[in-house]
Amino acid sequence: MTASTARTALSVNLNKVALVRNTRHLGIPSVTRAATLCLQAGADGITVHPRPDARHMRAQDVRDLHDLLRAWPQAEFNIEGNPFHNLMEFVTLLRPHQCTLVPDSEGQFTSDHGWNLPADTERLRPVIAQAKAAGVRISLFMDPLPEAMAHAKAVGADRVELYTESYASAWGTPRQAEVIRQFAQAARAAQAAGLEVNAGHDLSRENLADFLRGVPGVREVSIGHAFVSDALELGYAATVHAYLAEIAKASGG
Ligand SMILES: CC(=O)[C@@H](O)[C@H](O)COP(=O)(O)O
Ligand SMILES: NCC(=O)COP(=O)(O)O
Repeated sequence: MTASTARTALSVNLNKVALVRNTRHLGIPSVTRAATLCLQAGADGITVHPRPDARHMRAQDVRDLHDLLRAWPQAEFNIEGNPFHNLMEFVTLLRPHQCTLVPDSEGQFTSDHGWNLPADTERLRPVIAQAKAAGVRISLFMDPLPEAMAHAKAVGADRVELYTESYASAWGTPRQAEVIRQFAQAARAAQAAGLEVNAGHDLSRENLADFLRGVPGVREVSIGHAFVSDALELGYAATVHAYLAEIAKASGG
């Protein structure tokens, strides 16, 4: 399965596997073993977010996963992070398929907002140009604001990743329909501007299919926290199968 396939790609974020591993000096659970099992089960890619405080993914993990993914030519490696912290070292050294630029502060609890466009345009322009020159696809982590999408295109992004926490927290409540309309509008604005659309944050086996039904044309979802939580119960392979089944369900499969 390649990134050009029509169905939404599943990129498994393995941050939380590293988080558990880091509580001992034993190397278990292994992030490369987790990646191998997920890819063998049909995941389309692996996502990591090596934060500056290395609370979960460490630089060596990113290098190890990069090496591992060479044996999986159809799988995509997505590295997330702030280009004004540690991300650009990985861009220039490893040239992953995709980098998702996220405006997190150092030590931030978890990502909680997208870029502020057009205000952030001038500082983003050179780092995006540098990544593109290295052949790396750039996705900008964005709140679902239709009016910001043309600015994301203008600054050189290839994709936007819609920050889905507000959808996840509205899912199953009376606000769900209104919030999904907001995401659909943002996605349409991005697509009209010539961008492809990814999505992520707090997506889960429960809320994924409704999101994809409501927001057509999503190229990739990156899912970590809920995925790893499910994998603790089901195992990696069954969890990949379960998420792929939700993706298929959303497209009528
Ligand atoms: C950009 C994004 O939404 C995810 O990468 C999220 O930030 C996961 O990071 P943590 O696993 O550190 O919460
Ligand atoms: N880009 C979002 C991501 O990789 C995973 O976010 P989450 O599923 O851990 O919330």
